[in-house]
Amino acid sequence: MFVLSEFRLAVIQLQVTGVKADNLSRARRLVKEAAGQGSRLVLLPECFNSPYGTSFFSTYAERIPGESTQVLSEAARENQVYLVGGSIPEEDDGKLYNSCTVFGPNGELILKHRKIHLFDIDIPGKIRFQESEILSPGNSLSMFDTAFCKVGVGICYDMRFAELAQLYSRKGCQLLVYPGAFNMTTGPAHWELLQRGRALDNQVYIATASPARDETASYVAWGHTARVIVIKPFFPDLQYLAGVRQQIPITAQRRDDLYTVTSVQEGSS
Ligand SMILES: O=C(O)CCC(=O)C(=O)O
Repeated sequence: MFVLSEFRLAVIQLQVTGVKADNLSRARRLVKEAAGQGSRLVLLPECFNSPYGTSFFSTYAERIPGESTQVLSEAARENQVYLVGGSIPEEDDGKLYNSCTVFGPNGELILKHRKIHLFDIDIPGKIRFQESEILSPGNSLSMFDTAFCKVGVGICYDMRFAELAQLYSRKGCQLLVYPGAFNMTTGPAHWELLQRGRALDNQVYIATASPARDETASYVAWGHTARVIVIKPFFPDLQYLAGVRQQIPITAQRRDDLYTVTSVQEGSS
C-alpha cells in the first residue's frame, strides 16, 4: 500500500446548539472548508448533532443509518475525505449508545464505534454525570486503515483508559482519534494531559475534537480555544513518528515476559 508520510488533518471545534438541523449544516459547511484547505481526514466532536447531556440523548437519538449519518456520508463523499463523525446518540433495538461513525472518501461507512467506557463520575460540588443511567456501552475496539495511516477510535472518556490506547498502538495504529466533550472541571485538569500521556506512552499521534464552549448550555464543554468555531489543521508526519519509535524503541523493549495487555476480543482488525 502506498502510504503518504504527511497529511493534513482537521479538528473541528463545532458550535453545537439544540437545533439539530443547524448542527448538521454547520458541520457540513466546516467539513467542506477543511477539505478546501487540503485536509484529508476530518474529525468532529462528541455529540455533534445534539446538546451533550443525559436528558437530551433519547430526543436526539437516531438509528444508523439515519439523518445525521446520511449528512456525514455525503460530506465525506462530496469532499473526498475520511470523516470521523464525532458521535451521536444512537438508538438500536430499544437501547441507546454514544456512537461514532467513520466514513471514507467515497461516502462508505467504514466503522461504527460505540463508546466503550461510559462517563460516570461524581465530584461533589463540581460535576456529577452518569451516562450509564441512559446509555449502554459498546463492546468493540474500532480501528480503520486510511491511505495515510492506521487509526484507532475512542470517544471522550475512552481516552482515560491507557490500555485501550496501548492495544491500538500494538495493533499498528499511528493515530488515535477521540471525539470528546470534557467539562469545566476535568477539562482544565486533564484534557491536554491525557492526550499527551496517551501519545507519549504509545508513540502515536492523538487528535481530539470538542464542541465549542457555550456558557449558556446545561453542560459547558471545556473546548480548548477562545473562538467559537475553529478548524485546526495539523500534519501527522509518519516518517517522523517512525524515527521516534526507532530512537526510543520502547516497543521492542517491553517485557512481555513480565506483563502484557491483551484484547479479549477476537477479530478486531
Ligand atoms: O473524562 C472526563 O473527564 C470527561 C469525559 C466526558 O466528558 C465524556 O466522556 O463525555
